[in-house]
Parts: sequence; C-alpha cells; structure tokens
Amino acid sequence: MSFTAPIQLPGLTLDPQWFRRSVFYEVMIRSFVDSNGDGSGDIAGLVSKLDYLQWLGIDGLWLPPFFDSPLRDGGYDISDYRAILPEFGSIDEFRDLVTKAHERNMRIVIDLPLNHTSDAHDWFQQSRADPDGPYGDFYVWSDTDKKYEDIRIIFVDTEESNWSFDPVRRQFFWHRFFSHQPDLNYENPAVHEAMFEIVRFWLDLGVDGFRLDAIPYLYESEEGNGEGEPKTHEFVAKLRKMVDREYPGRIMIAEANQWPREVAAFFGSEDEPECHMAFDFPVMPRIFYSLRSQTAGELIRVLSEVTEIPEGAGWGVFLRNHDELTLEMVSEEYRQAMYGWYAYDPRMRANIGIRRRLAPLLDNSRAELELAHALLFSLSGSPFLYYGDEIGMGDNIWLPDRDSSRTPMQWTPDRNAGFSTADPGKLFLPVVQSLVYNYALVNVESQLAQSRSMLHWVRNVIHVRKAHPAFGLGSLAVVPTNHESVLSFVRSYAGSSTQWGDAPERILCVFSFAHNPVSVTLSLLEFAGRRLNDLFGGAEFPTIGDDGSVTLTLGTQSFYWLHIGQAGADVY
Ligand SMILES: OC[C@H]1O[C@H](O[C@H]2O[C@H](CO)[C@@H](O)[C@H](O)[C@H]2O)[C@H](O)[C@@H](O)[C@@H]1O
Ligand SMILES: [Ca+2]
Repeated sequence: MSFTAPIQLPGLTLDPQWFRRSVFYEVMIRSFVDSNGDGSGDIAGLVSKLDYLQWLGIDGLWLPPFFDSPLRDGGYDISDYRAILPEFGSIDEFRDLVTKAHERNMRIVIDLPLNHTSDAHDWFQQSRADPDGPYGDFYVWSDTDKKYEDIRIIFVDTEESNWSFDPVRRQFFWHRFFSHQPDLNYENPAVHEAMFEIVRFWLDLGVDGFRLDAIPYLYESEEGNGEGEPKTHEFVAKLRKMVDREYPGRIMIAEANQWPREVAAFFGSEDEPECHMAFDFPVMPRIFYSLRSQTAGELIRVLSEVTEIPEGAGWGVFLRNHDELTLEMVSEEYRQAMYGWYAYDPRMRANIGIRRRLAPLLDNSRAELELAHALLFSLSGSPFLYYGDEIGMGDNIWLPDRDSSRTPMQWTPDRNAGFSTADPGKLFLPVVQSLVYNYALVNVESQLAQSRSMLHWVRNVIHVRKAHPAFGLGSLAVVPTNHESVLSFVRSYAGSSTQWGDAPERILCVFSFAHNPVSVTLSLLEFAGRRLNDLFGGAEFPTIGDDGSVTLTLGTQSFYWLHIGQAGADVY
C-alpha cells in the first residue's frame, strides 16, 4: 500500500502509522463531563479532562456522533451532519477540542454513520414530501415491502421488517436499523457527493479520521445479503482515494460486524485500498468465552487463521463499547453458553448480545479484569478502551436499551459522581448507585489515591505496551502448548531499534484461563536456548531448553509478557 506523505498538523508527531501505535479511548461526549451544569456532558467538559486522558496514555479518542439529532439512537440518528447538538457545544468548541488534543499529540477520530440518517433529517423530510425534488431519490423507496426479503433484520428486539410504510409519500422505505433511521440510497451519485462534502467539512476542522459506522450495509441487492456487497466496497475505495488525495495521513476505520475474511475485505487491496483499520469482531466474544469455559481453543482457532491484510493496515481490538457485547460472531451453541454465563437475567440481553459493562460481566474479579486487559493490550491491533472501564465502572440494567452502559463517568464520590453540578434529577441518565459499583466507591479520584487500583494498573500496562513497538506493529504467531486453558503467542517486530538495540524485538505472551494454578509446557523450537525476562519487572524466567521447550507455572487467571533474548546473549 502506498502512502501519500501526510501533512504535519500542529502538535502532532509526523507518523503515517500513528494509528497502529495508538491506544484509543471511546468517549461518549454526553456521558463524560458536564461543564455547564445542564445535566448533559459536553465538548468543553471533555476538553477539561484531556490531561487525565494524556496521563492515562491515550493517543486517540473515538467520539460517537455528537451531531444534531433527536437522540433516539444515542446520536446515531443524525438530523444534520454539519451541526453539533447544541447541548454538546459549538463548532468553535469542537475546534478548541481538536487543537487542545493535538497539542497533547492526541488524535480525534469521529463516528460517521453513512448508512442512514434520522427521519428528522431535512433530506428525508424533503424526500417524503417531494419524490421529484432534489432529495426524492436520496432514500431507498419502494411500492412494495417484498424486495430484498432474504436480508436479515439487525435490531431483532424492536424491528419486524427492514421496510416501513411512510404515510406521506405512500411508499415503503428501507432501514437496516430502527424504523426512524431510513437508509440512504447509494445508487444515487448525489448521495456520494453529499457524503464526500460532509467528510471534507470535518476533515477541514482537523479531525484525524472516521469510524465508518455500519459500513457493510450501504448497498442491498436481490442476489446479495446486503452486507459488504461489491458496490459498497467500490464506494469505500472511492472515499479512501479522496481522503488520501486531499487529506493524506487521515484514517478510515471500518465497523463491520462480520467474519474475518469479510471484515478484511474492508481493508481493500494494495492497489485499491479501503480502510486503514477495521474492528476485530470475531476475537472479542472469544475472550469472554475463554474466561468462563477455561479453554483457549476458540481463541487459538481464530488467531491461527491467517487473514491477509495489506501492509500498513491494522486491526482495532476491543473488549466493550457503547453497544451490546455482540454475539453475532459465535455459533448458536457458544452463544447460549455465553447467555448462561453472562446474561442470566433476560434484562441483560439486547438484540443478539449482552448489554452490560466489562466489570459486571467479569463479576468485578480483578484477576479477570487484568487478564482481559492484558489480552486487549497484546493482541494484534490497536486497543480501544471504553470510557470508565479503566476504573471498572458498573452498569444499570434497569435503563432501556444500551443506555445501561452509557451512564455518567464517575470522577469523584461527590454529587453526581463529579460528572455534573446539576440537580441529580436533571441528569440525562442517573449515575450508577448499585451496591458494588456505586460512584462513592468506584471513581477516578479514589483510584488515583490508591497505587494498586485498577486505574493505576491499566495506566501501567498501557505504558509498558507503548515501550514495545512489537505490540503495535509486530506480527503474531501462536505458540503450541500442552494445556487447554493456556493461550500463548509471540509478537515479533524487526522494524526499528528498541531499548535492546537494533535486533528484532520478540515478546512471548502467555495467558491462563484456568480457575486454578497451572503448569504448562510451551514449544518454542525457533527460540531454543534463549533467555526469558519479565517485561514489567525484568525478572529472569527459565531459559528455553535446547529442545525448544519451556515449562512455566501460572497463577489462577494470570498472564506473562516475557522478552525473548537474542541468540547467544547472556543478558537480556
Ligand atoms: O446506527 C445504528 C447502529 O449502528 C451501529 O451499529 C452497530 O451496532 C449494532 C448493535 O447495537 C450491531 O449489531 C451492528 O452490527 C453495528 O453496525 C452503532 O454502533 C449503534 O450504536 C447504532 O445503534
Ligand atoms: Ca452540559
């Protein structure tokens, strides 16, 4: 893949591969900090916490939509792509956010739902009122709801059909998500142009990239299944060309909840690149499966599958995000097992997934939280943290839909968890007050004051990861073991000098999902005779035998990151 030289933006290091070295943080503006006491988080509030995020080691923010919206789908129902929802702030405040983030060498990636708008968008209002007008063909209209009948429904909890009848235009319109979110008609070149202009608008304001929301669903056909159809890929490649030509260095991230080969298609090819990054949906539920089943087999299987992606492209790895923990990428048998372990109360489910936060999912087990994060920070791809997970925030399953895990960030034990000075009844969502996760117990301030807190642990691991380019840029090779509960792989990177000199950096990662201590033998023939040292404290581990085997003991649900010494070296 060839890169046009990026233009250096003030404050940012010039690095065409910045996204592969970055640790990202998903922050919902509405949920983070309320600067003016109106009960809703806002841009100025986020700006006030940039120092905190920088201290944590965050290099990039992913901001879910903050545009004008009736907020019937957390902002993914946009009524004006160029306007900021007034309660979140203004364009000037957004400019200030970009400047202040860049001053800290932190990038801003914004969410771009390209597939659909809100039915309150002026385009839809004009489209339904005037079929022959300039927006008449902006949406997918039909006289019948019998088209594309094989295309699945995504929001199975609320939708019975992908078609809804519009009483104004007296036709059906197509929607892959809520019936208030009509799909745009990408068969219409004017829609392409309109979207390109919106992309340019935000790039001109200095954003560093886009998460392309629900990207597989742009086109539908009778022959295909409406997911990643050839014309969808053509559009994404065309968008990439424009971004590379006009805004080199800015990135596109695919949100495609699909199998590895289908997701990988969103990277495009060397000649026809599409996205720089794509979220790894198949690996995520398998982390949760391994934690409860005490087996590493499913993770080993997906990690062993070689999915070729273009040179320079990268995966995005995550544990949780603002949506339900989707189980679309596991078999029915595994899905049922996971519902049993993680969503024993039907209230915990949403669509095909589980609407809970990380800490409650893992029953607030520190060992499991550390193990899950150690995977997040060492798997192939850039890690995306979800706001609040760094302190083990809880959720509120009594709230509707995915609001259960979008509650206000817990900063202090004071009123409204330090999120807002508003009357508590005025908050957009109540703060978590459950027995275990009550904001008086779980908050940033108290965790800053405890050196062994989850927050300090997460920060430390982030900094260790960032000291080793193999994690961001290296390859991953699964290591055979003799224990079904153990996952092991080697991350290797030969590209640049490290604290150990110019020799390739190799890191052995070992994870035990067993609920009791284990002894495991690894087979590392290629590294016979090499020394192993712990990446955190430097402690020396058993040297790999001449036959390539090494036996390690691991405590309950624990892990190691070990530096593999150079051949013949007697120190590491
Ligand atoms: O705008 C509609 C939705 O778009 C994204 O959806 C994704 O989330 C779904 C689950 O909530 C998932 O099943 C689907 O595959 C994704 O495309 C966005 O992240 C959602 O918040 C939004 O409702
Ligand atoms: Ca506010």
